[in-house]
Amino acid sequence: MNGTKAADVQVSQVSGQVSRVRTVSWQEETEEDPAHPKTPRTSCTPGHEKCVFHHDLELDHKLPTREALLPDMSRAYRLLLSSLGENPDRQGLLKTPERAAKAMLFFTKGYDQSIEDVLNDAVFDEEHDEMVLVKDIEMFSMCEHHLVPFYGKVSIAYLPNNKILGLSKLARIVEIYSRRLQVQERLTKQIAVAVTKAVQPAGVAVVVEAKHMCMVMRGVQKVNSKTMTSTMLGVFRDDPKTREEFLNLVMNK
Ligand SMILES: Nc1nc2c(ncn2[C@@H]2O[C@H](COP(=O)(O)OP(=O)(O)OP(=O)(O)O)[C@@H](O)[C@H]2O)c(=O)[nH]1
Repeated sequence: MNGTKAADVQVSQVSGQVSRVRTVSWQEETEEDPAHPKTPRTSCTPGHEKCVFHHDLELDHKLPTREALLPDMSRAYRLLLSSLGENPDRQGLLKTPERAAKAMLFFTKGYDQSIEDVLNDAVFDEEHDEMVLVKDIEMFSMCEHHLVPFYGKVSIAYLPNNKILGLSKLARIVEIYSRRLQVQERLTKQIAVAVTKAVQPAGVAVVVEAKHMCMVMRGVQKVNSKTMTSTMLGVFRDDPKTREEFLNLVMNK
């Protein structure tokens, strides 16, 4: 940048001409508006250590839209093809960088979603205090260590506390957290915490069973291995009978 903020430039709607309205260099400004920090934030910036995404130009600390990421990602995939010794200009590969970028955006679309987005007020008052279980919810995620898929199924149970959740929302919560770069343990816990936040139940139990392609297609190449993880909260953690009932229901095919 040459010291001029993008917001300082206006385009006339009538003539289409660009005119400079106000020119302020970074150095001239003294007070920092928290919504428009003067220097980019990174994961090293105090208070932003846990942020999931940072970008060099992220001066307003907003995620770039998914589409805005496509050109950079396509360039990166093109470089990858060249690095593999391929010719990215041969006919079959011409559109591959863009296709791959779009696919990766889809695999990670959970970064764009929040629980509030997907719940859509589907929380209902109901005096039901028996276990609600949705099992075998398909899940596709990406191993954050090797960027290859892991996939499997998720079973979620909760014991309502005068509130129930629209059933499809349990599967939508799985989508939010699985469509990111993940490890299975964190995914399992994030799902349980999200259900807790949504309906404040007496307890939540989540079991994830998955096959990791990083252990199948490469590495130790154990084709039949499966990884099971669980998170038990509230009564599912404290009461062995409730936990046993859940596990029996989940394990019985
Ligand atoms: N705990 C956990 N580990 C995972 C998950 N996905 C992949 N991993 C593991 O991450 C580890 C990375 O280990 P490294 O030794 O750094 O990487 P590597 O040389 O590719 O390891 P190998 O897979 O053993 O060849 C491997 O043991 C993977 O199996 C996950 O969801 N949870």
